[in-house]
Amino acid sequence: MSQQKTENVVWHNQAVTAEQREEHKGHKACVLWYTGLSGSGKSTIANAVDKRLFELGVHTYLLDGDNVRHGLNGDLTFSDKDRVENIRRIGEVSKLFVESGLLISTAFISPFQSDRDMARDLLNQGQFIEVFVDTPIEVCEQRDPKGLYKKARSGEIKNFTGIDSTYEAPVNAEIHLQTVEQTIEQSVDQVVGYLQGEGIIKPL
Ligand SMILES: Nc1ncnc2c1ncn2[C@@H]1O[C@H](COP(=O)(O)OS(=O)(=O)O)[C@@H](OP(=O)(O)O)[C@H]1O
Ligand SMILES: Nc1ncnc2c1ncn2[C@@H]1O[C@H](COP(=O)(O)OP(=O)(O)O)[C@@H](O)[C@H]1O
Repeated sequence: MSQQKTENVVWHNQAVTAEQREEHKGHKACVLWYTGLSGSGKSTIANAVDKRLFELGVHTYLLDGDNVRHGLNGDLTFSDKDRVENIRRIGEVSKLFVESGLLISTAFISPFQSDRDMARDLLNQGQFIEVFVDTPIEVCEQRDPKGLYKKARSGEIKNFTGIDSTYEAPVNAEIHLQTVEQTIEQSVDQVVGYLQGEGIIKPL
C-alpha cells in the first residue's frame, strides 16, 4: 500500500540500472530477512553469515533491530501499530539497499506475517529470502542474553514478544534454522549453501 501523501512528485529513472550494479559487484542483490523471537539467535547468526560473505568478497550490509531503533526508528515503541511501521520502514530501506546492488541482512523480530509479506512484495521474485530462526521460547528465555525475559516476566517490560505480544512463525520461509539442533556454524553453512544453490553468489 502506497503511503504517498504528496502530489507532483515524479519518478526519475536512474542512469545506472540495478542489473548493472549487480554485474559490477559480481553477485546478485537480495535481502536475507531473519525473523524470530528475542534471543532466538537472529543477530548472532546474521553477523556470522555477514562475516563469512564479506570474507568471500560479497558486498554486504546488516541492519539490526536494536541498532536501527536507536536511529531511524527511534520514535517507535513496541505497540503492534509501531511494530508494523518499524517493519514497513525497514522493508523500504531494504529495497533501497537491494537496488544499490548489496546483499543485505535484516535482523528484526518482525512478528507479523503480513508485514513480512509486505516487505517481500516490494522486491522482485527471489530477492526476498525469509530466514526463520526457530528457537522455542523456553530456550530463548533460558538464554536471555539481555535479561529482557526476566524483566518481561516481572512486568517491568510490557508487550514483550512471545509473552504478552504475538509472534507469528513463518509457514513457508525459504530457510529454516533450528538453533537447538544446529550450531551457529551449521546455520552459516546452510544460509551460504542456499545462496550458492540459488546462484545468488558464486559457488566456492
Ligand atoms: N517489548 C519488547 N518486545 C520485543 N523486543 C523488545 C521489547 N522491548 C525491547 N526489545 C528489544 O528490541 C528488540 C526488537 O526490536 P525489533 O525492531 O526487532 O522488533 S519488531 O520487529 O518491531 O517486533 C529486541 O532485540 P532482539 O532481542 O535482538 O530480538 C529486544 O532487545
Ligand atoms: N545454535 C545457536 N545459534 C544461535 N545462537 C545461539 C546458539 N546457541 C546459543 N546461542 C546464543 O543465543 C543468543 C542469541 O542472542 P541474539 O543473537 O542476540 O538473538 P536475537 O538477535 O534473536 O535476539 C546468543 O548469546 C548466542 O550465542
